[in-house]
Amino acid sequence: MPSKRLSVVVTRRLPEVVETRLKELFDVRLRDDDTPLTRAELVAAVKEADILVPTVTDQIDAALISQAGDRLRLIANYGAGIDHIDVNTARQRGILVSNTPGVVTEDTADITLALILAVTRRLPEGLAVMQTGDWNGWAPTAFLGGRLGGRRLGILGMGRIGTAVARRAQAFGMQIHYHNRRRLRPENEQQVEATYWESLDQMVARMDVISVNCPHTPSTFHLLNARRLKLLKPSAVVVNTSRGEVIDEPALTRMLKAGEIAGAGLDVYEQGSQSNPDLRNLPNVVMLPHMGSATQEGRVEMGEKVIINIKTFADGHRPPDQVVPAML
Ligand SMILES: O=CC(=O)O
Repeated sequence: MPSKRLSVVVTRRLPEVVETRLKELFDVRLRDDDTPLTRAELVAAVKEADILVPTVTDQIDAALISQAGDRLRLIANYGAGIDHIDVNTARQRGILVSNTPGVVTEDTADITLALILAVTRRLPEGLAVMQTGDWNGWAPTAFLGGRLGGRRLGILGMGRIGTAVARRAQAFGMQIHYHNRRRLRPENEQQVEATYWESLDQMVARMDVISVNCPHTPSTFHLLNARRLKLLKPSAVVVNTSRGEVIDEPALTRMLKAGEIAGAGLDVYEQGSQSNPDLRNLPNVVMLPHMGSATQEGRVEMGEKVIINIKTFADGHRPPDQVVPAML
């Protein structure tokens, strides 16, 4: 079908260059304000669109997909994670799903290291005294954190982002460990000098820092549950730049409050933006507003990927970043 006749509905404001390109290529409906569509607006969107471009803030669940019109053929997600989309139901309805992997890798790995550093080197406490003017000058015992070099980093999920985290952590002198569904090829393992743990329990019990870098799928939901979190050393730090659902957040919060682990650096939360209020006031927790992929460059590249997926589909081929249930 000629692209210009394809009706594309985008649920959120995107970088201007991306919106401009979308307008040039497709019959596109863009958002005026940057709030998520209401449920009713989403229902209307899936009824009228040939192609929906949602983001992580939209729940594209079975109930919504079952209300889609016959025209809806592709859900071209703006983002890598697709746990907000019921890929199985889409497939049953003959609707393809695509995402934007790869372009979020380095930026998310950067934020992961930023969180590891922020927690272990107590950056928020340093920032706070500077902002309040309460700094009394250098002192031998003030703001003492932990040295990254020599610390054991356990990466949970050694895909693209996990590997990019490993490369960075290696440069900081950390010892790299990982747990993954599949072990890396020996040459890839050697490149980041990583030690593989088949048992997640055993890895968790021995690490100084745990970084969650696996996607949220039915099999990773609460992978770090209360029992597993209890295995952590009291000096351990947990960092999550993946999805909140991989960690039992109330259990993590209880342990942080009780001082049973040293700290946490979180970019994602179980209830999305409704982050646990108990976490917010803890001095040993650094919280960010889901900004792992938030660079100018990355967000434009994500848009370019969305456009390539739509164009390829419009030209009668499978989108290069098609997601199928077997990948979950
Ligand atoms: O979290 C961000 C993404 O899924 O791309």
